[in-house]
Amino acid sequence: MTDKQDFVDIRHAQKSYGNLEVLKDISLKVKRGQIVAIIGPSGSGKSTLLRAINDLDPLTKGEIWLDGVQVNKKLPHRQYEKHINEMRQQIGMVFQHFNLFPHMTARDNVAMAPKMLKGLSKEEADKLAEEQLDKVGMLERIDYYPSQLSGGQKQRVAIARALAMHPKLMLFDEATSALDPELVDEVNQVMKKLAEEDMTMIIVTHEMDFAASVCDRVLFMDQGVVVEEGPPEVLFKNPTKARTREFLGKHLGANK
Ligand SMILES: Nc1ncnc2c1ncn2[C@@H]1O[C@H](COP(=O)(O)OP(=O)(O)OP(=O)(O)O)[C@@H](O)[C@H]1O
Repeated sequence: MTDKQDFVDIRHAQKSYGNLEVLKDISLKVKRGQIVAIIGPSGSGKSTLLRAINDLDPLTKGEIWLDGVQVNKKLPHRQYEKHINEMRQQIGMVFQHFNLFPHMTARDNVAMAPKMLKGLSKEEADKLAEEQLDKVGMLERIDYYPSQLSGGQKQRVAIARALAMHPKLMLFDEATSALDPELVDEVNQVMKKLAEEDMTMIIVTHEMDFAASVCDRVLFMDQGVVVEEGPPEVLFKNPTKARTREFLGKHLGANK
Protein backbone atom coordinates (compact mmCIF):
# COMPACT_ATOMS: atom_id res chain seq x y z
CA MET A 1 0.00 0.00 0.00
CA THR A 2 2.77 2.44 0.89
CA ASP A 3 6.20 2.67 -0.55
CA LYS A 4 9.20 2.03 1.64
CA GLN A 5 9.68 5.75 2.16
CA ASP A 6 6.76 6.33 4.43
CA PHE A 7 6.17 3.24 6.52
CA VAL A 8 6.04 5.59 9.51
CA ASP A 9 5.10 9.10 8.50
CA ILE A 10 4.85 11.85 11.09
CA ARG A 11 3.43 14.99 9.53
CA HIS A 12 3.79 18.38 11.20
CA ALA A 13 3.47 17.05 14.73
CA GLN A 14 2.72 19.77 17.21
CA LYS A 15 1.97 19.32 20.89
CA SER A 16 1.31 21.86 23.62
CA TYR A 17 0.65 21.52 27.31
CA GLY A 18 -1.11 24.80 28.07
CA ASN A 19 1.30 27.50 26.92
CA LEU A 20 4.25 25.12 26.72
CA GLU A 21 4.87 23.99 23.15
CA VAL A 22 6.66 20.67 23.57
CA LEU A 23 6.72 19.54 19.92
CA LYS A 24 7.06 22.22 17.25
CA ASP A 25 6.10 21.07 13.79
CA ILE A 26 8.06 17.83 13.61
CA SER A 27 7.94 15.80 10.41
CA LEU A 28 9.66 12.46 10.16
CA LYS A 29 9.54 9.51 7.81
CA VAL A 30 10.88 6.10 8.73
CA LYS A 31 11.30 3.34 6.16
CA ARG A 32 10.29 -0.23 6.80
CA GLY A 33 13.14 -1.97 8.61
CA GLN A 34 14.88 1.26 9.54
CA ILE A 35 16.17 1.88 13.04
CA VAL A 36 16.02 5.44 14.23
CA ALA A 37 17.44 6.79 17.48
CA ILE A 38 16.10 9.95 19.06
CA ILE A 39 18.59 11.69 21.30
CA GLY A 40 18.56 15.05 23.03
CA PRO A 41 18.60 16.80 26.39
CA SER A 42 16.08 16.15 29.12
CA GLY A 43 12.78 17.87 28.40
CA SER A 44 13.40 18.22 24.66
CA GLY A 45 10.22 16.28 23.81
CA LYS A 46 11.60 12.83 22.94
CA SER A 47 9.17 10.80 25.05
CA THR A 48 6.27 13.00 24.02
CA LEU A 49 7.02 12.35 20.36
CA LEU A 50 7.33 8.61 20.93
CA ARG A 51 4.10 8.46 22.90
CA ALA A 52 2.32 10.46 20.21
CA ILE A 53 3.09 7.73 17.67
CA ASN A 54 0.58 5.35 19.23
CA ASP A 55 -1.60 8.24 20.39
CA LEU A 56 -0.90 7.64 24.08
CA ASP A 57 -0.09 11.34 24.20
CA PRO A 58 -2.32 12.78 21.46
CA LEU A 59 -0.91 15.54 19.29
CA THR A 60 -2.44 19.00 19.34
CA LYS A 61 -1.97 19.16 15.57
CA GLY A 62 -0.49 16.90 12.94
CA GLU A 63 -0.84 13.38 11.68
CA ILE A 64 0.77 10.04 12.43
CA TRP A 65 0.64 7.36 9.74
CA LEU A 66 1.74 3.74 9.94
CA ASP A 67 1.86 1.61 6.81
CA GLY A 68 -0.68 3.76 5.01
CA VAL A 69 -3.16 4.09 7.88
CA GLN A 70 -3.58 7.20 9.99
CA VAL A 71 -3.06 6.29 13.64
CA ASN A 72 -4.50 9.46 15.18
CA LYS A 73 -7.63 9.58 13.05
CA LYS A 74 -10.40 11.80 14.32
CA LEU A 75 -13.36 9.46 14.82
CA PRO A 76 -16.42 9.28 17.05
CA HIS A 77 -15.47 7.85 20.43
CA ARG A 78 -16.48 4.22 19.91
CA GLN A 79 -14.99 4.01 16.45
CA TYR A 80 -11.82 5.65 17.71
CA GLU A 81 -11.49 3.10 20.54
CA LYS A 82 -11.78 0.22 18.10
CA HIS A 83 -9.40 1.84 15.63
CA ILE A 84 -6.73 2.76 18.19
CA ASN A 85 -6.83 -0.70 19.76
CA GLU A 86 -6.15 -2.20 16.35
CA MET A 87 -3.34 0.27 15.69
CA ARG A 88 -1.75 -0.26 19.11
CA GLN A 89 -1.63 -3.99 18.47
CA GLN A 90 0.69 -3.16 15.58
CA ILE A 91 2.94 -0.90 17.64
CA GLY A 92 4.95 -2.54 20.42
CA MET A 93 6.13 -0.20 23.13
CA VAL A 94 8.79 -0.82 25.73
CA PHE A 95 9.13 1.65 28.59
CA GLN A 96 11.89 2.47 31.03
CA HIS A 97 9.89 0.79 33.80
CA PHE A 98 8.78 -2.58 32.60
CA ASN A 99 5.10 -2.40 33.54
CA LEU A 100 4.80 -6.17 33.92
CA PHE A 101 1.87 -7.52 35.90
CA PRO A 102 3.42 -8.52 39.24
CA HIS A 103 0.94 -11.30 39.96
CA MET A 104 1.60 -13.08 36.65
CA THR A 105 4.50 -15.26 35.58
CA ALA A 106 6.66 -14.30 32.61
CA ARG A 107 4.64 -16.76 30.53
CA ASP A 108 1.30 -15.23 31.52
CA ASN A 109 2.57 -11.68 31.04
CA VAL A 110 3.48 -12.53 27.46
CA ALA A 111 0.46 -14.74 26.71
CA MET A 112 -2.18 -12.37 28.04
CA ALA A 113 -2.58 -9.88 25.17
CA PRO A 114 -2.61 -12.52 22.40
CA LYS A 115 -5.35 -14.37 24.33
CA MET A 116 -7.41 -11.29 25.15
CA LEU A 117 -6.96 -9.27 21.98
CA LYS A 118 -6.32 -11.87 19.29
CA GLY A 119 -8.52 -14.62 20.66
CA LEU A 120 -5.76 -17.25 20.86
CA SER A 121 -6.53 -20.36 22.93
CA LYS A 122 -4.54 -20.88 26.14
CA GLU A 123 -2.42 -23.54 24.40
CA GLU A 124 -1.72 -21.31 21.40
CA ALA A 125 -0.90 -18.30 23.57
CA ASP A 126 1.36 -20.37 25.85
CA LYS A 127 3.23 -21.72 22.82
CA LEU A 128 3.64 -18.19 21.48
CA ALA A 129 4.89 -17.03 24.89
CA GLU A 130 7.47 -19.84 24.89
CA GLU A 131 8.69 -18.84 21.43
CA GLN A 132 8.98 -15.17 22.30
CA LEU A 133 10.62 -15.78 25.68
CA ASP A 134 13.07 -18.13 23.98
CA LYS A 135 13.89 -15.39 21.51
CA VAL A 136 14.90 -13.02 24.32
CA GLY A 137 16.79 -15.75 26.19
CA MET A 138 14.25 -16.10 28.99
CA LEU A 139 12.86 -19.58 28.41
CA GLU A 140 14.39 -21.03 31.55
CA ARG A 141 12.64 -18.38 33.66
CA ILE A 142 9.26 -18.71 31.98
CA ASP A 143 7.45 -19.59 35.22
CA TYR A 144 9.08 -16.90 37.33
CA TYR A 145 7.23 -13.87 38.63
CA PRO A 146 8.60 -10.37 37.95
CA SER A 147 9.76 -10.03 41.58
CA GLN A 148 12.01 -13.06 41.00
CA LEU A 149 13.72 -11.50 37.97
CA SER A 150 16.50 -8.94 37.61
CA GLY A 151 15.79 -5.62 35.88
CA GLY A 152 17.39 -6.82 32.66
CA GLN A 153 15.36 -10.02 32.75
CA LYS A 154 12.16 -8.08 33.38
CA GLN A 155 12.91 -5.83 30.46
CA ARG A 156 13.51 -8.85 28.22
CA VAL A 157 10.11 -10.23 29.27
CA ALA A 158 8.58 -6.83 28.47
CA ILE A 159 10.15 -6.99 25.00
CA ALA A 160 8.84 -10.54 24.50
CA ARG A 161 5.40 -9.34 25.53
CA ALA A 162 5.46 -6.61 22.89
CA LEU A 163 6.79 -9.00 20.23
CA ALA A 164 4.06 -11.55 20.92
CA MET A 165 1.59 -9.27 19.14
CA HIS A 166 3.78 -9.39 16.01
CA PRO A 167 4.03 -5.61 15.80
CA LYS A 168 4.97 -3.76 12.64
CA LEU A 169 6.84 -1.17 14.65
CA MET A 170 8.65 -1.20 18.00
CA LEU A 171 9.08 1.89 20.14
CA PHE A 172 11.64 1.91 22.94
CA ASP A 173 11.53 4.72 25.50
CA GLU A 174 14.83 4.64 27.37
CA ALA A 175 14.50 0.90 27.80
CA THR A 176 17.82 0.56 29.57
CA SER A 177 18.00 3.75 31.67
CA ALA A 178 16.56 2.19 34.82
CA LEU A 179 18.95 -0.77 34.71
CA ASP A 180 22.16 -1.30 36.62
CA PRO A 181 25.05 -0.83 34.17
CA GLU A 182 25.93 -4.53 34.13
CA LEU A 183 22.40 -5.41 32.97
CA VAL A 184 22.24 -2.96 30.08
CA ASP A 185 24.06 -5.14 27.60
CA GLU A 186 21.70 -8.12 27.79
CA VAL A 187 18.82 -5.84 26.79
CA ASN A 188 20.87 -4.11 24.10
CA GLN A 189 21.74 -7.52 22.65
CA VAL A 190 18.04 -8.34 22.29
CA MET A 191 17.44 -5.02 20.55
CA LYS A 192 20.41 -5.68 18.25
CA LYS A 193 18.95 -9.04 17.34
CA LEU A 194 15.64 -7.40 16.44
CA ALA A 195 17.54 -4.91 14.31
CA GLU A 196 19.18 -7.77 12.44
CA GLU A 197 15.73 -9.23 11.81
CA ASP A 198 14.68 -5.98 10.12
CA MET A 199 12.22 -4.86 12.75
CA THR A 200 11.35 -1.19 12.30
CA MET A 201 12.32 0.57 15.52
CA ILE A 202 12.29 4.05 16.97
CA ILE A 203 14.47 4.23 20.03
CA VAL A 204 14.74 7.07 22.54
CA THR A 205 18.09 6.61 24.17
CA HIS A 206 20.87 8.30 26.11
CA GLU A 207 23.35 5.67 25.03
CA MET A 208 25.36 7.07 22.18
CA ASP A 209 27.47 3.95 21.69
CA PHE A 210 24.34 1.87 21.27
CA ALA A 211 22.82 4.38 18.85
CA ALA A 212 26.06 4.38 16.86
CA SER A 213 26.26 0.61 16.65
CA VAL A 214 22.62 -0.23 15.90
CA CYS A 215 20.79 2.70 14.37
CA ASP A 216 20.61 3.75 10.73
CA ARG A 217 19.71 7.31 11.61
CA VAL A 218 20.00 9.52 14.64
CA LEU A 219 17.75 12.52 15.28
CA PHE A 220 18.93 15.17 17.69
CA MET A 221 15.98 16.93 19.35
CA ASP A 222 16.15 20.08 21.41
CA GLN A 223 13.32 22.28 22.67
CA GLY A 224 10.68 20.48 20.65
CA VAL A 225 12.41 20.56 17.27
CA VAL A 226 14.59 18.14 15.35
CA VAL A 227 17.73 20.24 15.21
CA GLU A 228 19.69 17.88 13.01
CA GLU A 229 19.69 14.29 11.83
CA GLY A 230 21.82 11.85 9.94
CA PRO A 231 23.51 8.47 10.03
CA PRO A 232 25.39 8.14 13.34
CA GLU A 233 28.77 7.91 11.64
CA VAL A 234 28.14 11.31 10.05
CA LEU A 235 26.20 13.10 12.79
CA PHE A 236 28.49 12.02 15.61
CA LYS A 237 31.64 12.98 13.70
CA ASN A 238 30.47 16.15 12.00
CA PRO A 239 27.50 17.81 13.67
CA THR A 240 26.78 21.04 11.82
CA LYS A 241 24.71 22.85 14.45
CA ALA A 242 26.15 24.38 17.61
CA ARG A 243 23.46 22.83 19.83
CA THR A 244 24.19 19.37 18.48
CA ARG A 245 27.93 19.86 18.96
CA GLU A 246 27.43 20.98 22.53
CA PHE A 247 25.19 18.01 23.38
CA LEU A 248 27.40 15.45 21.68
CA GLY A 249 30.49 17.01 23.22
CA LYS A 250 29.09 16.16 26.65
CA HIS A 251 27.54 12.80 25.87
CA LEU A 252 30.01 11.18 23.52
CA GLY A 253 32.75 12.13 25.96
CA ALA A 254 30.77 10.71 28.87
CA ASN A 255 30.58 7.33 27.22
CA LYS A 256 34.29 6.92 26.83
N1 LIG B 1 1.61 15.63 31.00
C1 LIG B 1 2.37 16.73 30.92
N2 LIG B 1 1.90 17.93 31.32
C2 LIG B 1 2.66 19.03 31.21
N3 LIG B 1 3.91 19.07 30.72
C3 LIG B 1 4.42 17.91 30.30
C4 LIG B 1 3.70 16.68 30.38
N4 LIG B 1 4.48 15.69 29.88
C5 LIG B 1 5.64 16.27 29.51
N5 LIG B 1 5.61 17.59 29.77
C6 LIG B 1 6.69 18.55 29.48
O1 LIG B 1 7.04 18.42 28.13
C7 LIG B 1 8.43 18.60 27.95
C8 LIG B 1 8.98 17.43 27.16
O2 LIG B 1 8.93 16.27 27.97
P1 LIG B 1 9.44 14.85 27.47
O3 LIG B 1 9.21 13.88 28.58
O4 LIG B 1 8.87 14.56 26.15
O5 LIG B 1 11.00 15.15 27.32
P2 LIG B 1 12.20 14.12 27.10
O6 LIG B 1 13.04 14.72 26.04
O7 LIG B 1 11.67 12.76 26.86
O8 LIG B 1 12.95 14.21 28.49
P3 LIG B 1 13.75 13.07 29.33
O9 LIG B 1 15.01 12.78 28.56
O10 LIG B 1 14.03 13.75 30.64
O11 LIG B 1 12.85 11.89 29.47
C9 LIG B 1 9.03 18.81 29.31
O12 LIG B 1 9.19 20.19 29.51
C10 LIG B 1 7.98 18.25 30.24
O13 LIG B 1 8.01 18.87 31.48
